[in-house]
Amino acid sequence: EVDLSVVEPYAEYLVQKQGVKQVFLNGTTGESVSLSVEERKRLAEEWCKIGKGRLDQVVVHVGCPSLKDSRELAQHAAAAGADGIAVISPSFFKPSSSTALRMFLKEIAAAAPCLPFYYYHIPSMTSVHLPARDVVRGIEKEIPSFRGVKFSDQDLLDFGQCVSSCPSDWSLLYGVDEQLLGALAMGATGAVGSTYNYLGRKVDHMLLAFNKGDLVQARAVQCQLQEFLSFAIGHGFGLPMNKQLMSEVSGLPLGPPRLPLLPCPEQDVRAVVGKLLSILGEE
Ligand SMILES: CC(=O)N[C@@H]([C@@H](O)[C@H](O)[C@H](O)CO)[C@@H](O)CC(=O)C(=O)O
Repeated sequence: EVDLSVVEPYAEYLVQKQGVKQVFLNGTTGESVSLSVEERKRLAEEWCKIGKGRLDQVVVHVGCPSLKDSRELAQHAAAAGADGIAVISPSFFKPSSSTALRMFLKEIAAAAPCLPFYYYHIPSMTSVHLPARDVVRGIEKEIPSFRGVKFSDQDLLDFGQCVSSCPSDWSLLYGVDEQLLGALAMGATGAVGSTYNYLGRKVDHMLLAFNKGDLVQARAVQCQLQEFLSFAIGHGFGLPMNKQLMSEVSGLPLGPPRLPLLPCPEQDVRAVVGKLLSILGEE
């Protein structure tokens, strides 16, 4: 069950311990597609409420298979005081073309026209492999509130073409944590990822080094993150393990994943926690 009582201490942990002040809510790590519309609304309300004066931004993912549910969540996010909304492609009935997907996104954006709108591109989960560049090129003419892409894919050719075709004030948020540095070089303006729940400070060092032009230092941090993730993947890394790591590092009871996902075996989690602590100890 969703436990709203951990939201405030978790937000405090993100700010104080991870230096994270921008939250992407009800996304993949937040298991949004396993939650009911009501649960997603309660979470959005709670995060927007406790975020006031504490967080810089709460962006709420409102994508659902049902267009009507998505519109309802978009309207709700606006009323709750969210700073932006994002939407993934529906994935059971898939859009047949980028035009069809744009029509879907447009309908949702129109339900909350005052909120910045982001397309959340995550083909590994949606199995919708339409190039993001085809979805976003010129989309601001149809969706005036469009402000960027959360790009969770390894295809840096597609990402680069999003960067080169988009207006300069859009946010291009990269979501494959193990290759963020490559995306920064290609023009990413920020990052959203599951591991930043416990590696936020670490990755801040990489961003700082990259912004100073210190590629040697930035690469050293990225390599540490790669070493950690490749070890974790060898032990079954995925949403359940990530959630267990979030609980371990924050010390807060974030609970098991919802069925059909199952928690990871304890011995794998212990091994990965050990690796994580060794990486963090190297700071
Ligand atoms: C498929 C997936 O879960 N991707 C993660 C990554 O952070 C991913 O866990 C990481 O790069 C390790 O592969 C994020 O892009 C997901 C995310 O940002 C979200 O929770 O919405």
